[in-house]
Amino acid sequence: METIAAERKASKLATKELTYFLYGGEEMVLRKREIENAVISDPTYDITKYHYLTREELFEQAVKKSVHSITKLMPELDILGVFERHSLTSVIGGENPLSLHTDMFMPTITGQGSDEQQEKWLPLATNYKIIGCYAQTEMGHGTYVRGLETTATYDPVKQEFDIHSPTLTSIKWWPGTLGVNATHAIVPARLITKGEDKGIHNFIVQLRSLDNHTAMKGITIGDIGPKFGYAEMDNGFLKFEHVRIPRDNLLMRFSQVLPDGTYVRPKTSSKLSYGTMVLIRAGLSKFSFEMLSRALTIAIRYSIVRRQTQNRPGEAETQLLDYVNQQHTLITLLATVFGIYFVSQDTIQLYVKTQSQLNEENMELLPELHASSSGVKAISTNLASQGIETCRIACGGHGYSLSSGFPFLYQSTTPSMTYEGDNNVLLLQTARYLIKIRKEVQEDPSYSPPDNVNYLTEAVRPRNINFRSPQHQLALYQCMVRACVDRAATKVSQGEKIGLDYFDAWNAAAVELIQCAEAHTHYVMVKSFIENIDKEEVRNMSPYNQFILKCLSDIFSLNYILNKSGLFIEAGAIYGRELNEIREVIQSQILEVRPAAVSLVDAFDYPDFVLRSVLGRKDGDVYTAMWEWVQHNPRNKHKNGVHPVYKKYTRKLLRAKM
Ligand SMILES: CC/C=C\C/C=C\C/C=C\C/C=C\C/C=C\CCCC(=O)SCCNC(=O)CCNC(=O)[C@H](O)C(C)(C)COP(=O)(O)OP(=O)(O)OC[C@H]1O[C@@H](n2cnc3c(N)ncnc32)[C@H](O)[C@@H]1OP(=O)(O)O
Ligand SMILES: Cc1cc2nc3c(=O)[nH]c(=O)nc-3n(C[C@H](O)[C@H](O)[C@H](O)COP(=O)(O)OP(=O)(O)OC[C@H]3O[C@@H](n4cnc5c(N)ncnc54)[C@H](O)[C@@H]3O)c2cc1C
Repeated sequence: METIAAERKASKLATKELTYFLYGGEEMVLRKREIENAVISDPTYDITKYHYLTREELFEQAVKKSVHSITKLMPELDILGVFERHSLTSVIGGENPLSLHTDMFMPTITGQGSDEQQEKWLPLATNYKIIGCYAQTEMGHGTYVRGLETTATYDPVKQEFDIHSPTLTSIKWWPGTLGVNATHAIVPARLITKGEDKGIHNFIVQLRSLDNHTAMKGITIGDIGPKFGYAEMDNGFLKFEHVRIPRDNLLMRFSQVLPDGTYVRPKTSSKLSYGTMVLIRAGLSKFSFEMLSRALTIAIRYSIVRRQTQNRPGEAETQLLDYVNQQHTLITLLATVFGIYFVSQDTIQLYVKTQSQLNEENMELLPELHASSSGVKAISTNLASQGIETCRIACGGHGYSLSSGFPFLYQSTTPSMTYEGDNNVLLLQTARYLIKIRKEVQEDPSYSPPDNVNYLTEAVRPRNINFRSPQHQLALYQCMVRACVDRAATKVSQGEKIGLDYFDAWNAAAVELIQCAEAHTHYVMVKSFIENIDKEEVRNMSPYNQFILKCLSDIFSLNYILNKSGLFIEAGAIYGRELNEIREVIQSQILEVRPAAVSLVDAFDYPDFVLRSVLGRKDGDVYTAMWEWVQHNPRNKHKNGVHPVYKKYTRKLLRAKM
């Protein structure tokens, strides 16, 4: 405890200033804490025995908490907007089994419903007269949305759609909130009218009775069973047997079916019906920041408190964070989490800007948003999932206990690599965009590409490189990414030249395509970091905070160059002989950050309640917390301390003659 207090005292970081910056100002931080305190002081959200609950208990408690939040806490705290709602969910912890209602069901109606449909459905949804989910994925198809099999066949006589699951593989599978709770769903299905298949459109379908919650006629519904984690979420299955819904349950903002069955196609892009996925992808980089920053808070605090090995006689054992390997592991990750933070801010801003253009029927930014949100979602969820696991390993044996908090963080984060679009698939979407822009640049010299891909017109390696110069770092990335895009594009076109069709040529280049999308997205993240710490809000910070952010930016930028040095060398951006200099710069910046490490994670401002970790306690009293935690273990609570398995099995073994 003294050690962590001493670390804080010695740190020169203006922690509060950084916290205010991260959350958008003092007012926001005070509000965040108000929400946290309301949760912490309410016994409904008690977490003392959380880690000992069974799957069913976890689920039941999570539903109870969610309903309590909606009926009591949210009105009391006047929580309305998406960000405050997420803030509340994030403090409560665990999964929110009703989250798909507000995260996907309602946004789909807002984004894709006509004005009349919004007027009809949104008040019902806002007041929880109905509970919705987003039932897109089927047993046989998740990635391939165009291949969904569920049909919605229009009947002009009754002016109804007939929703049907024609095959086993067309059964909806995975949607959250569906298994137990939802009364309604957004159902993407193939719209068939006048005998023609018009492709995937979104429909609102009632699943359960509003009187007694039994399944509606023609609907078979349930929970898909235990998963890798996510016990608190009722991911479900859903089968339709010719379920009839009114015509105006087709969401009709962009395309319509008239009463006589005439189809009116979207004026602009058919991809607008994918809008909710884009929204969540944009939000997932923020989610990745939250999850990884929690893991780092735990791992860094623990690495201050934990000592291992007496390296000089008469001295205390060494703090884990004073081992250079540990510093390298955790401080490079600390740099990464700030990288994710900045790019998440930029992605959300791009989303908001695109949305306001779309409202004016201007599609200009949509391809960039799709490509960028896909890449950023993929890279930030990859980095967060791998980073959490790295933090666990960095905490040794105690990291493996549920009480460390890491298993929960990992289980909650790792599915984000899959849901809302598998990460490889999304990177291929980013690659598709990059290849397309490259083609335009080559074919039309007057074409000016968006800023983030400007390197496709010009990418020059600076002379006399200074690895601490942000501009030089960016130039190195530009050379490298351009070479990656060129390599991928060349491979695709070579494939075509030897007679492969477009799919085979594309598929043959998939590894290079994913690599170029990954490289591009890292570049975007580095650029975002560099540009954001050059903004006025950071320039107004204390010089030391600015210095630490610059160190973190260097570490983030250079560590990727080091890890992927092959790509940079191959592109002629760096020489092998320069790698040592890069290593030295990274190492020296890590040493600069080391004294501020604990204050940096303090700046994330997570109360112990949110971390749910005996290792990550703010006061550093780790061993007391471990001892207290084990007292709740039901396995130790049998008469005379003897577990029933003794009588049932081990006694026999001990007494057996062998
Ligand atoms: C502002 C944010 C604030 C808050 C956010 C709130 C919350 C976030 C925080 C946390 C989230 C919490 C909880 C969520 C938990 C769980 C939810 C999980 C829910 C789900 O998983 S729902 C199911 C998701 N499913 C998928 O994502 C499927 C993935 N597949 C696809 O998206 C597509 O099929 C595809 C993109 C892979 C391929 O589509 P396609 O075959 O139709 O397209 P093509 O490859 O042929 O391309 C054609 C053309 O279209 C362009 N395109 C594709 N998609 C889009 C798009 N979405 N938008 C715009 N344009 C798109 C593509 O680029 C091509 O263009 P081109 O010009 O021809 O090249
Ligand atoms: C916890 C969780 C919650 C979910 N919640 C919801 C929800 O609320 N609503 C909902 O509708 N869905 C939900 N899903 C489903 C999720 O969106 C899909 O699982 C996801 O989109 C991936 O699709 P898939 O499972 O079909 O993977 P697949 O498409 O089978 O992909 C498997 C692998 O194949 C490769 N691959 C597939 N297609 C391609 C391609 N075109 N090019 C190259 N490689 C390819 C990829 O490497 C990928 O990793 C959820 C899933 C999980 C795990």
